[in-house]
Amino acid sequence: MEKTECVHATGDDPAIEVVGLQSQYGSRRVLQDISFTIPRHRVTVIMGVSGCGKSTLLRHLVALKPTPHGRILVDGKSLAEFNEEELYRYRRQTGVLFQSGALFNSLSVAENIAVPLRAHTRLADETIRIIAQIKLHQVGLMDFADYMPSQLSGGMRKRAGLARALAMDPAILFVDELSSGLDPITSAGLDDLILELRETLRMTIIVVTHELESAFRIADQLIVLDRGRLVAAGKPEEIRSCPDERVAQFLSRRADPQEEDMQNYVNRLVGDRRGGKGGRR
Ligand SMILES: Nc1ncnc2c1ncn2[C@@H]1O[C@H](COP(=O)(O)OP(=O)(O)OP(=O)(O)O)[C@@H](O)[C@H]1O
Repeated sequence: MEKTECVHATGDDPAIEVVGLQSQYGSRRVLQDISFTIPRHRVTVIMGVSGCGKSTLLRHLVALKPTPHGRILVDGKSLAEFNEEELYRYRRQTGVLFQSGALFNSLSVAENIAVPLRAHTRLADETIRIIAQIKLHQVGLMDFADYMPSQLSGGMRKRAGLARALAMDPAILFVDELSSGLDPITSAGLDDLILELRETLRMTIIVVTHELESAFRIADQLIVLDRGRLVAAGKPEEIRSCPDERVAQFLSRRADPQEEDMQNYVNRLVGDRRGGKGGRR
């Protein structure tokens, strides 16, 4: 790992340990020598500018991308060595809220929550309906069971996605971009919800974000990535006082156009031409 003074061990009971992780797409390496620990019953926030590798790291953690270089240890055992049944159990005990919320638009909110319950359990319809109501209550959407996703605001869609991620009572919750694109009040409401889940359900929560305010509000531990490398890890106050120039630059939001990730730059250009997601608004 590149030398940095800002990697602090948590000292807590580790739920997941990442050791020397490298990742690439084809021949292009996007993560390099990443090592850190995710403590149990805490909120860990992975942050960094767009294109630094946050979502890729998340894909490894949820076992959607294999890890041929380095190790991810879950309760001390390497994810790469999990047999089919262990992998199935790991997936059952983890909930994932993807960036888009990933709701099925043709299903009502309650039916969306029922999807994992129908796929992984043999519960009766009435029980599934009650569980969906409980999950909606947990995320503050109890009156919206019969709404369609298109009838919900952005923040409500995130809450509905969260309710679905909670359907199977996961011990570990992964959230990709909790509040991106939401107004500050909606975003703060979601932050409070994450903290409530940690307190009431004692969940281990991993949030990927580039929203600084949200990151510092919810994190017990912050992981800062820069161009595929881990440049800092520690409690919010440890990150704030980190002297590393890359961390200071990220925290002060100074753009570094010379160093912008070339692939992202090209993606944005293509997006601009197509008037797509990457285009300027
Ligand atoms: N499926 C893919 N194939 C090839 N390259 C990819 C793929 N997904 C991501 N990348 C590249 O890997 C790098 C890291 O991307 P990643 O999505 O992990 O970053 P990120 O920090 O999550 O970005 P953002 O905040 O914009 O979502 C980027 O340069 C990106 O262009």
